[in-house]
Order: sequence, then structure tokens, then C-alpha cells
Amino acid sequence: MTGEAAPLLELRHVGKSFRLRGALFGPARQLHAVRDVSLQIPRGSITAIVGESGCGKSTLARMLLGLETPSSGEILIDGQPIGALDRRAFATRVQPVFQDPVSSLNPRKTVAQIVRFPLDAHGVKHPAWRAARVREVLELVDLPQRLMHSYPSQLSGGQCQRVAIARALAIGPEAIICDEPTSALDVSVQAHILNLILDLWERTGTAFVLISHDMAVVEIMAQRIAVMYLGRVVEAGETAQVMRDPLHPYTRALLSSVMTPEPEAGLPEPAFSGMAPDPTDPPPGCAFHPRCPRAFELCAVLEPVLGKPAGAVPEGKGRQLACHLHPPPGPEAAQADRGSR
Ligand SMILES: Nc1ncnc2c1ncn2[C@@H]1O[C@H](COP(=O)(O)OP(=O)(O)OP(=O)(O)O)[C@@H](O)[C@H]1O
Repeated sequence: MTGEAAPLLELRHVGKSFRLRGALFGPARQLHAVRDVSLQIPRGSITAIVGESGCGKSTLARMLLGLETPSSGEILIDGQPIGALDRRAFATRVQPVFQDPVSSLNPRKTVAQIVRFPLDAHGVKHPAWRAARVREVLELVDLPQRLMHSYPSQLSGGQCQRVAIARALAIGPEAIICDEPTSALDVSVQAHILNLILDLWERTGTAFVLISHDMAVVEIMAQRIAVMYLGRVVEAGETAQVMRDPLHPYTRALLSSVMTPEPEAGLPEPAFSGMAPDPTDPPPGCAFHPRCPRAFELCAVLEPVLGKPAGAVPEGKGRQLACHLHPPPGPEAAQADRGSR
């Protein structure tokens, strides 16, 4: 058999709901933070997950790290459900880098102790090997060895994030999930950290999942992109293609906020207005329709399904869209497609 290799990480119809306690004597409510997300993270890739604040990016990241359990669906690593794996064994394969480096580092530990922690936790016993690995990863993240015995409070925000990245790298994971790794940092150091991630990706072949709300950052960093809106993926595909030819009005609106107007290019179009809807009470149909400049009747009543976009639009590798403007090909198109092979 010559079956395709399983992706490194895969989400299959993953959902996550939180039960919110109601006001005094009021009913409890369900908040659907992530809804029916299916996504593949290829080995050695940089995959970006983008969307506005509150769209479910961090919840998705926490589920990919095994820190939250999905309410529905499953997450697989190398084709195996992560829920069936030993927690510690899984942590050697997927490591986190969080948004705020200062609060994610233990203030009572030195840099060397922090970076060594995953090695200790995963039973790497030999002291000389551990010390050599700490030196090696500090060099990889470009932190001077003299800082090895410093405490986080003695370092800048950028240096703390380098320590957090070194800690994530120490055990040699296959994937690092970076949740907004630069948004808590000064603008002047953000580019250094993003360049560092790109450099590490090239040198180590580790897959990175980059959670971001910034399309400009994603364009530079990621080969693949998934755009989320109110807990769902609304568009996904190769970054270059999604950027060149965004199909979902929400993706177009996100992009228009980072592009200079070019009248002939057709972009940007008017950005959406208003706030994202309340996730405890999402609108019927497409959740974006109340803000969408191109919504029509169907959008208010029927939720579009994520699938290959139809028609003359270029599909690209793994291009997916949930929008009634480009519905997936119907049975006739599939028939014609089979006939042409
Ligand atoms: N533990 C929780 N209990 C209740 N609601 C939660 C919990 N965690 C997240 N949420 C809610 O789920 C929704 C998605 O939150 P999430 O943090 O995943 O979004 P996000 O896209 O990462 O936003 P941000 O960029 O602001 O972090 C939000 O409405 C948030 O309030």
C-alpha cells in the first residue's frame, strides 16, 4: 500500500464549549469557543491561525498542546489520537511558547534551570548532556551564555521570550505552538523574535503553529494559513494564494487593514464594521453575515460548510472555504471531474 503519510497534527471536527454560569437565578449558557474545526498541520511547516480577538485561536492552541480537551471531535498526532497518549510523552513532541514571556517563566528559577526543566521532566538524567544541551539551545536562540545564571526579572521582554523559545526547543519537539509570541513585546524587538522563529524553523525542521491576529506577520512567516471567525475556520490554504486571491469577505477585510489601496487590484474593499457577535448567541446562518458587505438572503439562514471552493477560482493545494459566494462543487461537478480523468 502506498497511502499518504499522516500529517504531523490533525484536527477532525474539533469543538470546544465552555459552560458559563448564569447571573443569579439565571440559566447557565454555553459558549462555543471552537466549532467543528478540521485542519492539518504538515510536518516541518509553519502554519498560521489568524482572526480577531475572541475567535478561538488560543483555545485551539491549548487543545493542540493537550492543555484543553475537545468537547467534540479529535486531535491526532501522526494518525494517533492524542487523548490516547501518555501526557508526558506527548509533551516531548509538542511544546508551547506563550504570549507573555515574563509570566510564562518561573521567576524563582535561573535561565539554565528554566531551559533544563523539560529535560529533567522527561528523564534526561546525564548532567553533562543536559548542560551541553542547555548551552546548545541558548546558542540557537542567540542568548549570551553569561545570562545562564540570571533570573527572568533581570532580563528584557525579548530576552525572556528567547528563554521561552529555548525551553520549548530543549527536548527537540516536532512542533512548537506559538500563541501570539510577539504581541506582549516592544515593537522594536518583535521583528527580532519573528526572525528568530524563521531561522529556527530553517535550522531545526520543527513545525511551528503561529497564532496571530496580524496578517502582515503571517504573510512573511507562514506557508499555510487558516482564518478563523467566531470559532470556525472560514478560509484555509497556502498563504501566498490566500493573500493573492482571498475569497472570504472576512479574509478580504482582514487583509484590507494591512494593504495600501491599489485601485486596479480590486483590494482593499470596505473593511467590516461593528463588533464580533456574542459567542454565546451566534447569529443564524453564516456568523459573519451581519458584518459582511456581500451578504445575501441565504447567508442569514444557512451556515456554509467548509470545503473546496468552486468555479473558476483557483483552488490551490488544500484550499478550503466556507462562504455561499463560492459554494463547493455539487454532484454534477464531481461527476464531470471524474469523467475528465
Ligand atoms: N476557560 C474559559 N471559560 C469560558 N470562556 C472561555 C474560556 N477560555 C476562552 N473562553 C472564551 O472563548 C472565546 C474564545 O477565546 P480565545 O481566547 O480562544 O480567543 P482568541 O482568538 O485567542 O482571543 P485573544 O486573541 O483575545 O486571546 C472567547 O469568547 C473567550 O471569552
